[in-house]
Amino acid sequence: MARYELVKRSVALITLTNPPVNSLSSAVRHGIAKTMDRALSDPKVTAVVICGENGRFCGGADIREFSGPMRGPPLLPLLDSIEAGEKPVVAAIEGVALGGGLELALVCHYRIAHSKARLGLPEVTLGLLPAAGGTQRLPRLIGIPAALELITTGRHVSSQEALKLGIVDQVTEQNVCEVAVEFALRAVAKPLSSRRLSALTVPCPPDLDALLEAVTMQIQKKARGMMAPLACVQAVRAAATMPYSQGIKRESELMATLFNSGQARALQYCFFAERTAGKWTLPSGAQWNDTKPREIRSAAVIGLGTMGRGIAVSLARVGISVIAVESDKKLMETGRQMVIGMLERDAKRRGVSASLNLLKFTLSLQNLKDVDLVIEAVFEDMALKKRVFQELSKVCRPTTLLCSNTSGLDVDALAGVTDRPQLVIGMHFFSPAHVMKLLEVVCGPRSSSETIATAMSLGKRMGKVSVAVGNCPGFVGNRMLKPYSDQATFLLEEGATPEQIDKVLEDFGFAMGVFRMSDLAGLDVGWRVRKESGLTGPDVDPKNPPRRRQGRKYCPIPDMVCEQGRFGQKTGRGWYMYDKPGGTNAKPDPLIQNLLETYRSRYGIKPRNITDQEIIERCLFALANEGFRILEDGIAARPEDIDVIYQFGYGFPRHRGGPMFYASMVGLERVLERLEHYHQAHPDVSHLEPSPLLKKLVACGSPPIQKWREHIKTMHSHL
Ligand SMILES: C/C=C(\C)C(=O)SCCNC(=O)CCNC(=O)[C@H](O)C(C)(C)COP(=O)(O)OP(=O)(O)OC[C@H]1O[C@@H](n2cnc3c(N)ncnc32)[C@H](O)[C@@H]1OP(=O)(O)O
Repeated sequence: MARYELVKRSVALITLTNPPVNSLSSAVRHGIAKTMDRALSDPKVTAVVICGENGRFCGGADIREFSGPMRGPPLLPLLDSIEAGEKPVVAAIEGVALGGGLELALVCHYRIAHSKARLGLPEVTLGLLPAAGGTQRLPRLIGIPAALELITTGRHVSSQEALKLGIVDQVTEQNVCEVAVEFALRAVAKPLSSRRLSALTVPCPPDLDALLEAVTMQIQKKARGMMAPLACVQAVRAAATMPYSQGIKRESELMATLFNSGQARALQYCFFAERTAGKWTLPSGAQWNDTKPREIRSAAVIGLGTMGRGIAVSLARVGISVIAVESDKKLMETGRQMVIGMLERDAKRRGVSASLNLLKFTLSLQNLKDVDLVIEAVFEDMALKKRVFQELSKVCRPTTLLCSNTSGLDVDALAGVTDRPQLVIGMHFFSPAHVMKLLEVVCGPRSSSETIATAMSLGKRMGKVSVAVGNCPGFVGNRMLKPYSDQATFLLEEGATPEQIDKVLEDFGFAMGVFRMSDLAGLDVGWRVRKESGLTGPDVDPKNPPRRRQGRKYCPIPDMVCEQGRFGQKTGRGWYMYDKPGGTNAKPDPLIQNLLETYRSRYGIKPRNITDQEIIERCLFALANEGFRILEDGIAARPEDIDVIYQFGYGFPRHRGGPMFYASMVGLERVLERLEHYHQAHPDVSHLEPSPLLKKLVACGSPPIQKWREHIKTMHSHL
């Protein structure tokens, strides 16, 4: 796990060998301890170089080991002993030096980085802090403000930025190990005392308290409810105000509170869930690692509304040439200007030149005959989409992939109107598509494995977290949203207010509560869908009992809000009122309060006091309950996929893991018991009826989330 060689007759070269990222597993720590002892005790050795195999220095502690008992030499004393050694040690950093990997580099007396390397202390993103001395050494090296920013955000820096900050001593484009060996030979005669970071004093800014206060406030705003960034601030404060020996004790105490927290477990689960999500398997046996995706060089986007524009930008900025199609000249010109502006701003932000030459705009589908792939992003209307797919089928060459950015319509029905159903797939982007990281890749029953592999790989190329899902109304994300938002509106009937429900959900950690979110998205979209499905509007039979539709409980309050022309932020009125159309500052509206009171008295509903607990349980347990049904139906392959969709597409707080992980943390037995309780109180709300899978898991002793799959029948798989 750590290879030892003697090079240039006097330099010990220690290579970490733990693919793929040379993480500091117990075996690697053991290997470092052994090889360092050997180097320090061999009189022939005058200096040491530490590097990593396969072009990666070190990706930090082995995160998988966090869930088991601690084995092997602990990292902190091991690192302290490297720094204290009497022979110069040089870190040769290639690829990445992250977390414990950077902490290892910080105890080396010198650091040489390859020009393409990235460095950082991302522990905070795992609910932890850099507890192998990182919070104490980095401030001594680069000062409090810069260290605070890197440690509280977990941001990776390029080697050029690391050089500017003073984290590394030299950046090279050559073989970093060879450069480091030469460097080490030159360092032999030099004193080491000033190179031991733990012995340095911290350059402390005069306005330390104000700085720490400002960063704390920023964290409370941006990372609502997260413990780790605040603990990082406290650890850096210790570096600024205490000697190293005390600071390191404080670092360990803070780490101990974080390490066993539910937040750390959730964030570490998210790390692996995100990586698991790309690994799809079909019932046929075809899977992600044995299916070659097609190469996509050119694409077309149909429709230049909000979604189409974002998709065009996402494609062009990764070097794919794009033909964008609109139905009339005015819309095309508006779309052109918007796309160019978005691409230019994006390029400016990234410090690259905008790839405007990759864009073409047209009014005719006839110009699409040679593209490799088409993404349709027209209005969410099945008849319109079918017409587009029929036309594409005639125009495009037979090998062109046809994708739909539908948010919930039947992808197989679209495939059915084409001459190539195996090349049809859903690519459900989230708005705004050039910003949001989630992509649901909706596999129809006839989508070929090559088509799936191509859509997944294109998503990855566009920087998206892509999740393969099955085809059903609403797919995973929007299907689950319905029970969640239904519960919120039922709670309005019973006595809650939009601002009360939103506050509870935002305190839980959601970026936005359900009503604020629907004001942002626009209330008219759902209204139109409900009208088309016969749930509201003139087609509803007047003999239909009030507050019931299609045999189920139905809450017409959202329709009543829309009937008043309140479509959300864009109209300046929705569940809240705003200063102006397009305004974002939501204020409670007495008219909504009035509407709710009138509604309740019309139907004889006596408003009751609704607790925060009931809001959380009804909204979130109904959400997870639908997730269990989705797993049962084979629409998602794993609970991790659902959780990734909810984090990246719906603002579910990452430090809670996602709806399925949250349910597992609350305890499946408790979730079942509460759902049974609420279903008894609302027998006509089917979403509150516990799903068979939830019951089965509880009956099997509530296994950990990673084992749920073993209890899911695979015969239903839609993937
Ligand atoms: C206290 C805490 C201390 C001291 C710590 O050090 S905590 C760990 C801090 N380090 C990190 O947070 C880095 C995590 N890793 C990454 O950010 C990335 O993996 C990477 C930038 C190092 C490489 O990215 P990429 O090339 O895209 O590869 P993947 O992310 O797909 O990773 C490849 C596989 O390696 C597994 N992996 C990565 N890092 C670790 C790790 N630190 N411990 C255990 N396993 C790790 C990752 O899960 C992938 O596994 P598979 O999916 O292939 O099974």
